[in-house]
Amino acid sequence: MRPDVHRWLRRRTYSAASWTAAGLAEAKRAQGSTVSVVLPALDEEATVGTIVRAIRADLVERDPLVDEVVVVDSGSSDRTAAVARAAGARVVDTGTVLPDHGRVPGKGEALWKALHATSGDLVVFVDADLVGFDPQYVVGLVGPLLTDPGIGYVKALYDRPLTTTEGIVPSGGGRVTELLARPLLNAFWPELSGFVQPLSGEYAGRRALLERVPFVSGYGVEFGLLVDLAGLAGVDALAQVDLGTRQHAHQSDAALGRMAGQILQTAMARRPGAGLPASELLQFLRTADGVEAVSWDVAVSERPPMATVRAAASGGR
Ligand SMILES: O=c1ccn([C@@H]2O[C@H](COP(=O)(O)OP(=O)(O)O[C@H]3O[C@H](CO)[C@@H](O)[C@H](O)[C@H]3O)[C@@H](O)[C@H]2O)c(=O)[nH]1
Ligand SMILES: O=C(O)[C@H](O)COP(=O)(O)O
Repeated sequence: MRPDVHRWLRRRTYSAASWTAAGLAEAKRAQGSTVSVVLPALDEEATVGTIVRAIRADLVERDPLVDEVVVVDSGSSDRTAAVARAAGARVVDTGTVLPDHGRVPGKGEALWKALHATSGDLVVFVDADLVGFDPQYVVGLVGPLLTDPGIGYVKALYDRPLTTTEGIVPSGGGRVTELLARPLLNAFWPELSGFVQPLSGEYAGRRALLERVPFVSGYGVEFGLLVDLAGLAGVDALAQVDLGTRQHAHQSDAALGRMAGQILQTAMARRPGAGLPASELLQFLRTADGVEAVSWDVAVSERPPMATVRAAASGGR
């Protein structure tokens, strides 16, 4: 493993259990800062209400850590907006924000417009399709930001079970992460290879930083933010926090193929220079103490066309 990645992993990987909502609410009050939680949602009536209610009960009413909970409705055709409103969220329709800029489909657009429609100094993004959501996710994500001024952006890490018709596969989730995003990141941005879940949809950042980078539309947004924020603020300003386990609604393989296509577009638009990709691939295993990085060499050899081998063997005869 690269020494810089090893150092970053030890220095910038946290556990959500390190903080309490009450402790962070006090730190936030002392700093005079504010926190917005944003849930991007497209047809999430089944889960959005439970998540909003949990955040409001624990982090608005019990411990005042969160100042606003906003659901950004990105064109739902179900009762997402009504359910979110009934649970106590402010609901913003992407079509009504910055109308002069038109409306681009996808998740990244919802996040970009949410940045305009909210005011917190810290902005926390949480997917609206989570099952078994725990408000401690939000506590963990803002923990590093409220306790270390050197940190500007925090991504979630967690185990990702895959729920199938045959049952739950404990580490089967995150298919686009494992098959595309991680290999891409390791090859072209190896300094970011310590991120256990580079595509996690739960993350928090300082508004002052988030407003200085572009937001890619669709599912390129997480990959773009990671690369662009590292470029802007440096890898040491980025951190990750262990939230335990996260379950969500899975998309079909075909839909994940389209997601992968958008991430590839995002990565290629940012690819540094034309140098050869790095050949080390870091993957992660859950251990009793947290997560352990395992390093693989994925270098390949290019064997020459057989015709040239035959020609050489026959001495050109
Ligand atoms: O046009 C859209 C599509 C999705 N969403 C919402 O965005 C969240 C995440 O979308 P989802 O389709 O559940 O993504 P995943 O299959 O979970 O994809 C993972 O990988 C993506 C690519 O990095 C991330 O955007 C996701 O947050 C991450 O969970 C959910 O609340 C959706 O309702 C929108 O608001 N608008
Ligand atoms: O983050 C990912 O890799 C994709 O969202 C796919 O996740 P899943 O395999 O858990 O559905």
